Amino acid sequence: MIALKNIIKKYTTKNGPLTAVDNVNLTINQSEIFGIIGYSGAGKSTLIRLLNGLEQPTEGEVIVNDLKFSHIKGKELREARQKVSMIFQHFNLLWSRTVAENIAFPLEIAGMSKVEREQRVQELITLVGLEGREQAYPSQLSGGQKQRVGIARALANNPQVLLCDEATSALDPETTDNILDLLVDINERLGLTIILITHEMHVIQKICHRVAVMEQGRVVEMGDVLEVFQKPQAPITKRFVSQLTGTEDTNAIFQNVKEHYPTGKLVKLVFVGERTEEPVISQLVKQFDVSVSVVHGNISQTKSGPYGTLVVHIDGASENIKKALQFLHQVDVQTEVISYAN
Ligand SMILES: Nc1ncnc2c1ncn2[C@@H]1O[C@H](COP(=O)(O)OP(=O)(O)OP(=O)(O)O)[C@@H](O)[C@H]1O
Repeated sequence: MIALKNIIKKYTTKNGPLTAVDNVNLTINQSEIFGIIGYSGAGKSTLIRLLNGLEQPTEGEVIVNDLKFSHIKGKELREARQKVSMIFQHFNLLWSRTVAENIAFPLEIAGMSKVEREQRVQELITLVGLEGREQAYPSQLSGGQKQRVGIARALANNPQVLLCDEATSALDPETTDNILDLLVDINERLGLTIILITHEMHVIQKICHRVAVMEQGRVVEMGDVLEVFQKPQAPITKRFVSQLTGTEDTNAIFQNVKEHYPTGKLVKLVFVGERTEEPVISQLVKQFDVSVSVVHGNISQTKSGPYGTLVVHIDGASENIKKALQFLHQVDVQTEVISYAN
């Protein structure tokens, strides 16, 4: 279990003191995939450096596996830090070493014998799917393969926690998905706790169990991914969610709908889990004598199930529209009237 308690991290800059992390409280469970999302400057990297003991908080406690990282020093801290590994956006590989030699590097530092090292490297190569590439140099690898080397190297000494610092931000969408699948596989196979920081909601949606949203050093929202998607509270969270559902580009479409359909209501529906598979819209049309036109739709898979948004224009007698909205509420479809078309 990892806990950040009342963490404040201040830096002294030439423009005066700067609070990079401002009273953050987080608890991350063992074997959880926990995402921290925020725009540049939100304090994510600082938080990750506090989690691996590279930085000490100005105030508060960092607890990793029952050890107070913020209060231990020297050998004890070095040993504790070995249980926390990290992968990076730009991989941080040693360019003059082969794939196998890169993966062996932390084992050499840990003092493992050559024979044991070779066996462990082979296990790790298989785990990350790099068979046949052992003797290649990083410059001969694709971005995804480089990150696989980074992951194998990070796992070499059997850490309990893997920190991922924008680990897929330099990769194309398909490679990103492959690396995210690998992280899920490792999480499930090894029970490793994974904490990742990112500015991409897609990463959170695809693999995280829970998410914390950071803005100006503070955690402004936190919860199960599906819940946060369904009911984002903070304006910044709404922006992240709409990035993913594509609803941020729909203002022009709404305007168009308003012109073409001067009556009725424009409503955003949020479906979660099994609801995404049910014929809710056809029930609406049959039962309430309303017409429904789809303006925009999107469905995404999260770790806890599917999440869909649908923007529809509902028209008909106002009493029927009212009843239709009540029905949606009853069947647990969240609704938000975006604008009145009249
Ligand atoms: N060593 C440092 N000295 C002074 N200020 C720092 C230091 N490290 C970070 N900061 C400042 O702290 C704030 C948070 O930075 P941080 O790098 O943690 O944010 P971030 O969310 O990771 O953004 P990015 O993705 O751009 O790195 C920023 O205003 C940054 O300039």
